[in-house]
Amino acid sequence: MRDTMEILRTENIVKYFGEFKALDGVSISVNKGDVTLIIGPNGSGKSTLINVITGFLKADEGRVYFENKDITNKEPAELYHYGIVRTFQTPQPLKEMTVLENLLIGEINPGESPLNSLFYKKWIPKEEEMVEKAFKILEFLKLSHLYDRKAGELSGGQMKLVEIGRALMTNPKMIVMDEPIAGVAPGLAHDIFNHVLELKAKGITFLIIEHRLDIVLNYIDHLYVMFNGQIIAEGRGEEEIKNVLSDPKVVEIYIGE
Ligand SMILES: Nc1ncnc2c1ncn2[C@@H]1O[C@H](COP(=O)(O)OP(=O)(O)OP(=O)(O)O)[C@@H](O)[C@H]1O
Repeated sequence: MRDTMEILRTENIVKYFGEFKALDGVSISVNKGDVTLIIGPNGSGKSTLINVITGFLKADEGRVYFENKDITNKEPAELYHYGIVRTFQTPQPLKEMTVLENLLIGEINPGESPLNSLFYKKWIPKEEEMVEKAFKILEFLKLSHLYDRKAGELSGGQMKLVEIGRALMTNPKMIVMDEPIAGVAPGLAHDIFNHVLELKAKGITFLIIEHRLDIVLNYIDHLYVMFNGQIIAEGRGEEEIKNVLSDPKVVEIYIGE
């Protein structure tokens, strides 16, 4: 019997780019309501793994299960129906749009890259309901006073919150984030993770890649370390995470960078 707390599981994921094996048998398990962090040096395969999990890349071998359903190689737009969403850096055209419009776009074409949503200006019929939902999310993120500002005028940290807001428009069970605090000032970076903790308290699961360990380690439940397309260490809970970080294998790859 599998742990009933498990929400996501990958089994022996293999991904090639040409001859190059970017993922070499990756198996991870993510518990419901946890904040799970994947770390590893540049090029170790972290982004490739989350792209496979969220349907932006196809696995060559292995399976991905979400709530015990096989979701291997499903399209991002389909994964939205399962409750999986990935945050994206706000692309240039969305920076020209208001904060409110950025959230509405999250709902119009859920699961896809937000840029694709620009071609689907269909929000008019459901507008009122969606705007109400968007404002609730903006209030939660403490961004409602900025609703009519162009996203591009916001600070880096506020823009990251908008990215989370777009994801929340889809009522996700799990949010996958690639470097949610990259380039964000420390104060706002902690704000972002405090929002993550509030959402976690509401039962949302997080799978995160982040390099800024000094900040992110304060907020996580579970840690995986990747190197050369493989998981080389794993720990859940404070004690195990401490052991992972002092594991000579892990120390060596960071010093070797
Ligand atoms: N589309 C692609 N085509 C060819 N090679 C790729 C492609 N995407 C990634 N790679 C290669 O696969 C390896 C893993 O890349 P990936 O981006 O997953 O690493 P990462 O751990 O996320 O690194 P970083 O921390 O720098 O983002 C790297 O060697 C990279 O050059």
